[in-house]
Amino acid sequence: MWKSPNGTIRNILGGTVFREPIIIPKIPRLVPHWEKPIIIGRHAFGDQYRATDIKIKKAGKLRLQFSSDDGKENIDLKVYEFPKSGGIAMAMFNTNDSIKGFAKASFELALKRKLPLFFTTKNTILKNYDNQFKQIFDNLFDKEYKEKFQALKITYEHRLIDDMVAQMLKSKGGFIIAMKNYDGDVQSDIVAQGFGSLGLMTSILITPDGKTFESEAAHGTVTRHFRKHQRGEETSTNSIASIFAWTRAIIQRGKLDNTDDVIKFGNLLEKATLNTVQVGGKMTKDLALMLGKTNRSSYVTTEEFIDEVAKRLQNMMLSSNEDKKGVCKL
Ligand SMILES: NC(=O)C1=CN([C@@H]2O[C@H](COP(=O)(O)OP(=O)(O)OC[C@H]3O[C@@H](n4cnc5c(N)ncnc54)[C@H](OP(=O)(O)O)[C@@H]3O)[C@@H](O)[C@H]2O)C=CC1
Ligand SMILES: O=C(O)CCC(=O)C(=O)O
Ligand SMILES: [Mn+2]
Repeated sequence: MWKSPNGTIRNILGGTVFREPIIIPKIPRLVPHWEKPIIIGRHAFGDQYRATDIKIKKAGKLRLQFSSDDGKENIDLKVYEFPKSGGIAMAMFNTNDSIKGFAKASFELALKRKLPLFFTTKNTILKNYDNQFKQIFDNLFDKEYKEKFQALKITYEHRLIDDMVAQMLKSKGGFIIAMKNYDGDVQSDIVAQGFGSLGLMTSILITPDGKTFESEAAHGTVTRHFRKHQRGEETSTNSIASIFAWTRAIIQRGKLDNTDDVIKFGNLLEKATLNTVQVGGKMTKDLALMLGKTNRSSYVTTEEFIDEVAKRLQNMMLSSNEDKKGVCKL
């Protein structure tokens, strides 16, 4: 099987993926008491996404070896003795530099958004691997961020992942959770669905040097819907997160180039998209279901939704409103 293209790009870039729900007031949440956003900061390097995994087909010993480049350190650990029936095995890694970058990006976002930050691991089980993540976060916090957090009256806390997911579910929201790569992958879908739909979750990667920015939808290629489309059947797939992937990238481009019109266009397209649902009442099936509506007239097709957004955008661009002047020129 081919390796994931997005996973590959993220691993080359490194950095942290921040996933945040797009909130549309009209759409009720599956978790109704989530009043404020929950942002998932997902480490975008290593662990399962760069692991070497194998199938073991015979009885034998699995070992973990490390030889330092200077030849002074050789580690050779017995991992497991497999029976005849075999099994599976995996080796994964991370680097101190990447974890530091992840910690820094998470602390910086908490300061920028003035939101409390949690960091989750399972360091009670992985006393070297996960505890290294925790140590790096704790050390950087004590050295560089403690006072800045105190000044803004926000907090940083490490939590065990299982405790945190339960706390998250009963909370009102309004915080950031920094998570290891796989945990963030899984939890961001839970958060997206809890806020209404997988089609309502942005995903932005920022590299540790802050220079490279990658914008995508948090959901995947929605294969089940695509197969229906290939069979010539109607689909009603939510394009909002994909539109926001473009708008966030357009806005970033505008910021880099100091082109105000480009930034305005990105913001206007976001507004047109949200108003298509909030004001126009046009939505795809996933959102109609959240409103308890199942009849065919309550939702539009994938293509119809895009057409509705385009119509609304055009009207907004043509309107004479002063703060839309810049975008009319585009
Ligand atoms: N950001 C990334 O790079 C990601 C990439 N992927 C990749 O995408 C491919 C497909 O993965 P899959 O497991 O199907 O995950 P998807 O997120 O693509 O879809 C899973 C299900 O979630 C619902 N869903 C997701 N997005 C939307 C949307 N925009 N509108 C409406 N419903 C939506 C659909 O549910 P229902 O069928 O009930 O309508 C869909 O079948 C895989 O190759 C995977 O590796 C997966 C996740 C993220
Ligand atoms: O790397 C992949 O394709 C999996 C990605 C994924 O599920 C995600 O980014 O949420
Ligand atoms: Mn995922």
